[in-house]
This record gives sequence, C-alpha cells and structure tokens, in this order.
Amino acid sequence: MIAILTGYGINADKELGEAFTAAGGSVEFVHLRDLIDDPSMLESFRILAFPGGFSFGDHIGSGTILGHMVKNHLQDAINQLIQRDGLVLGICNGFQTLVKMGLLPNTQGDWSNEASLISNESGLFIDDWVGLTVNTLNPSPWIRNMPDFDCPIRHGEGKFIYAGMNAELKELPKELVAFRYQDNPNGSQDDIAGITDPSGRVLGMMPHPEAFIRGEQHPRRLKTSQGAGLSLFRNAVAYVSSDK
Ligand SMILES: NC(=O)CC[C@H](N)C(=O)O
Repeated sequence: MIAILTGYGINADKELGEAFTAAGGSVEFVHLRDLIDDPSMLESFRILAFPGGFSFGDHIGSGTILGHMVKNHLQDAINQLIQRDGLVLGICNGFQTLVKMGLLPNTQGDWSNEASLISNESGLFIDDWVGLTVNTLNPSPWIRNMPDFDCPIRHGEGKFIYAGMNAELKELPKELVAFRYQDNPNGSQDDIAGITDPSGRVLGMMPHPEAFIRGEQHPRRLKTSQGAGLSLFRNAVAYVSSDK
C-alpha cells in the first residue's frame, strides 16, 4: 500500500515506515535504483513517501540531485499515481526533493520550479521542537481534522521561499499552505512549514511528524500513548483504504 523511498543518503526511512505501520498501513521499502529500473513498480502502491535525510550528501543543495533523478525517470509514474487518487508525502529532505523537482507546489500542473528551500536564516543547522498551526483553509486529506501540534525539526536548509519563477503568481495561494510555524525558526516566507499541491494529495513539510507518534517522544514526556503526528498518517491510510 505504501512505498517508502530508500537509498543514496535517505536516512529516516525506517522511522517513516514505523509511523505508517503504527497508523495501520502496510509498508514496503523501495530503493530508488529499483524504481528507476522499473517505474511500473509504483502501480501496486497507493502512497509514495519521500523520507528525511541527506540524499546525495546535500551536494548542490538539499534534495536537488534526488529531485532531478526522480523527475527525469519517474514523472509519468508519479503523475499516474496521483491521478488514480494516490497520495505523495515528502518530509524534510523529502519536502526539499518535491519542491526542487517541481511537484510542489505545482500550481501550473507541469512540475515547473516555483519555490525553494534554502539555508536557515541563522546559517545554522536546527535540531529542535516547534509548534505548528494547521491551515484550516487547506482541504487536503493529509491534514483533515488535525489540531495544532508540536513537532521536531532537524534541518539546515528549511527556509521556504516562493520564487514564482515560471508562474504568474507572486505569492503561494493561501489554501496551499498546510502548516505554519508558530515561532518561525528558519526565516520561512509567511511562516510556512508545509504545503500541498492544488489537489491536496501531495504534501511536503519540513517538520517530522513521524518522530512524534508516541507521547513519550515529546520533550515533556507526555503520558499519552499516541503522539499528535500519528493522525497525519492515519488520515492517509484511511483515505486510501476507503471506497470512494
Ligand atoms: N532531516 C532532514 O531531512 C534534513 C534535510 C537536509 N539534509 C537539511 O539539512 O536541510
């Protein structure tokens, strides 16, 4: 049901797999090399997830090389997955990858490069917990009924900018924002921590909801068995499991 991309410096794949599994999904780890050799592999999945990490060592910009490879080899297969009501997720390095290859925000529908994620304003790598506000204007199935929540961040290049390079739009349409930082840690435009494409089926975010699926993972060691991040994965599993 869920393909989790691995290989070439992606390193949060197991953590992401654990989150989808805890949400009731069945997970398969798929190496980029195998997927490039046979893009039709994607036909047996409903969700494709790009984990966090340091793909290709962040050389020439986080997510840039992975994004080029995925776009060059898998654009049609991924478009087909989305068209048959599949979901795509990118977390942290995965979000950077989706943005660099143009699948986010994709306002023009042609994967043109509209935005970027660049070095944090402080110039430092940030490893912290942040508060997130869920944008209720965004109808994406990924964030349905989610309350505002705390989430860890771990990144060096998290400053979201909407460049509008090939688009006429100067600003990201407000309904495509999924999450905003309550206290902007990296200088992101409009406090943006995560966005979707216009279909709502593609979500990318810098924070790591997969690292908050149990209450004890929170710095305050919450007594709740579940962490707030789990509902995002539950939403996705419910969406692809329901008969529509
Ligand atoms: N945790 C991550 O995925 C980090 C993403 C990327 N390597 C960065 O430092 O910005």
